[in-house]
Amino acid sequence: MTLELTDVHVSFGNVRAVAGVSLTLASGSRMGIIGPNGSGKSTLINAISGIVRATGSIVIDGQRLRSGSPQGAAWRGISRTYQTPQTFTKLSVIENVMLAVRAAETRGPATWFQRGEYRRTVAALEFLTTVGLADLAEESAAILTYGQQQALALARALATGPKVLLLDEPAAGLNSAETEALSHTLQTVNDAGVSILLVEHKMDFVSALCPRVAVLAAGKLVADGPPAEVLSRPDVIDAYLGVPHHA
Ligand SMILES: Nc1ncnc2c1ncn2[C@@H]1O[C@H](COP(=O)(O)OP(=O)(O)OP(=O)(O)O)[C@@H](O)[C@H]1O
Repeated sequence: MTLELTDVHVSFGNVRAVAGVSLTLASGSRMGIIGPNGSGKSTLINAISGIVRATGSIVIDGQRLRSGSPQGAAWRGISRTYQTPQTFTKLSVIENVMLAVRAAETRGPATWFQRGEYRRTVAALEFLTTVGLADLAEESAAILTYGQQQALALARALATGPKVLLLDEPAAGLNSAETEALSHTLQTVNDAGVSILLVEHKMDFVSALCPRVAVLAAGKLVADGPPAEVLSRPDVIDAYLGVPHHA
């Protein structure tokens, strides 16, 4: 499932949050998006997932996405997580995932196919196993730690059966054991064929997980390549420090 962005722009009034980004996420690949605060990373993810309107084109496997349509993006196999985990704390952990399973079932051409409650439970438990929360399936989501809430949000995103998974700072606020577990989970998910595009500030995490990173600065793509190469580039260091780099 190849994702192709061509000359994508997003503006908020006079603020050009994304200013002409073109990039391709190859089918089954993992890519990180890094860059200083306010460089447009989240906005780019929001544009791909249809949360904000964009100009330019966003094409997934040859099909152009309708700008500003989260349903359209979901229908084409794009799923995402947010910086703040989106979960329902009044429901149990497994109910949270079952809702996402049900939402995926009732979307698009597979509307006729209803799994039934038992099969939906089995499916939800599988996603909870993937993210390491199976033991807490029957607990209230309200008792989860922040890291567990993020894992649950990831299980919910996976439950929609994505082809491309977008993650907005998934490792933010996680301790080192949780970060390691997340990295392992994302590798497993990617091994199963899901392409991953993630925004992240934790460089060790991105470098270990993503063979390729793209750097945004002031809404533009300033570098794109293997992490070690990109992170040693003077213009990337400048973009981060906000001052000219003198080696
Ligand atoms: N809904 C919005 N309305 C107005 N301006 C916005 C909105 N969302 C983002 N912006 C602006 O767009 C620019 C890019 O913001 P964005 O959140 O995409 O950056 P970012 O690289 O994700 O930053 P961070 O690393 O701090 O999360 C910023 O100037 C921000 O203030």
